[in-house]
Amino acid sequence: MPGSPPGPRGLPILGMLPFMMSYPERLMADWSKKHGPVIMVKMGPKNVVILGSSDAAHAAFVKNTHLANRPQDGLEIFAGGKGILFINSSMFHSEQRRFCLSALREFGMGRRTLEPKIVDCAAMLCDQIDDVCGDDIEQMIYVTMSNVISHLVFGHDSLNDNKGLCELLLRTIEPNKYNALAGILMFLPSLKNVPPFSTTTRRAIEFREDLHRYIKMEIDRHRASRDPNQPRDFIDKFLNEIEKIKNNVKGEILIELKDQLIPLVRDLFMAGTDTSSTTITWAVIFLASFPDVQTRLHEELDSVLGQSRTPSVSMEDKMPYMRAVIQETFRMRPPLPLSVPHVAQCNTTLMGYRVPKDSIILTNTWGIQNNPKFWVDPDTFKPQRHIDDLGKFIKSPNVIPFNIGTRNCLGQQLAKMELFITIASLCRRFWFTLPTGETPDLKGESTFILRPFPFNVVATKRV
Ligand code: HEM
Repeated sequence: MPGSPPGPRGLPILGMLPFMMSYPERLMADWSKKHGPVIMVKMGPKNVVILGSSDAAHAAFVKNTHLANRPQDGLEIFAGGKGILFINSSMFHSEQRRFCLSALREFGMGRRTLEPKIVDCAAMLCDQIDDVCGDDIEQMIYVTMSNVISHLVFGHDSLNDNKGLCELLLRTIEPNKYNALAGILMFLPSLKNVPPFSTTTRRAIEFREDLHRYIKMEIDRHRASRDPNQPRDFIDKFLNEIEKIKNNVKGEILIELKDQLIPLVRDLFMAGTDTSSTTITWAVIFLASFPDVQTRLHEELDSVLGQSRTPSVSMEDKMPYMRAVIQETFRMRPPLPLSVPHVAQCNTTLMGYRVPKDSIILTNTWGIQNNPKFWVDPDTFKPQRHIDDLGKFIKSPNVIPFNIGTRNCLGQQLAKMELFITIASLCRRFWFTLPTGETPDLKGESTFILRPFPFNVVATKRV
């Protein structure tokens, strides 16, 4: 009979929960160093299994098929039980995932057809930075990434002409203590009506309802103007899908699908905006903080792009240093340091240990990517570590910002394209520096997302 994974014992009743308030990924990395790559701790009443190596993540999400559910208690305030990000694994989830992938690909995800749109969005971002620059670059990058998703889903850059939606989405990147409390609710959902958690719950529900209202307005506009023979975007494609199966399925399934479109669109925005924009923002801070790295990146960009201002992913093979900068940014500051939680749907085993049903499974992405066992001097931003002696880029199996397995990131091809084109466009146009005497705190603020603290940057035009 396999035993439980090892791990620190924690306090009676609360377990390790009281220690989770700041940088949980760093604390968990310390536990993993002491106890091994699969550990289990108590957080309130819940068993929490923490994966501290990419082998453990592979064993959990590729070899084992029973660890792909999501926690339902506590997170329902964000998702309302629908969409794709927070629903359990099932036939329904697989179908939704297949549909999303195929629709997003049809409208350009991972294909060259989307590239001009991302190039346009990045050029617009550079123009804005030309006009003003300072501490609002994070917001500008956020709006740019929202515009890309908006183009795929709504068929237009909604944030540029929908001030209400723009302001609502921007609320997600405002620092606020209530977001930090949301993580605790996953372990102790019964606190959701107790202050100050009740404020977190209320704000999450209000945000969700406001966002749903905006998305519904878009769907109504689509219904009124669409041509089923020429779907323009993700929403049209979904409406076609509903039409197609209308006569073939039971009413119940159809209702489920109709209720699904708003949450699905919401999840694409929520999963696809903050993650990409935070990573690009981190890249800007690192480049401004490490001028030698920036100089080397400029040399590579200038030699590959020549007189042109327009980067393309087809140039990727000629830009190993750019790829190394992106991989190093992901390594040091993964936007989701503990990935997205999974749950064991039954009693199972993992690397020889017993994992009880309903255990929460966390991939400690930050811990894996900053483990001194795999990385020399992990706290230093060193893109060169991802380049071999022949000057080629080394893709690392120990950098897993999108996680692995059946629930891995559905939008990773899009994210990679956004990052490459946007960072290349920004660096082609600007030389980033820190204002004299300012040194940003590069540790960042860790809630669900690991985002930089507010910072100032000076963008000096190069071309
Ligand atoms: C730097 C950018 C991004 C990072 C680091 C990232 C990371 C992740 C991670 C760690 C997960 C959870 C994987 C797991 O549970 O095993 C995830 C899920 C997901 N991501 Fe991303 N993501 C990024 C961009 C995007 C974009 C641009 C989209 C939009 C199309 C997107 C859509 C999704 C969706 C829909 C899921 C849920 C998949 C499921 O539960 O089946 N992501 N992402």
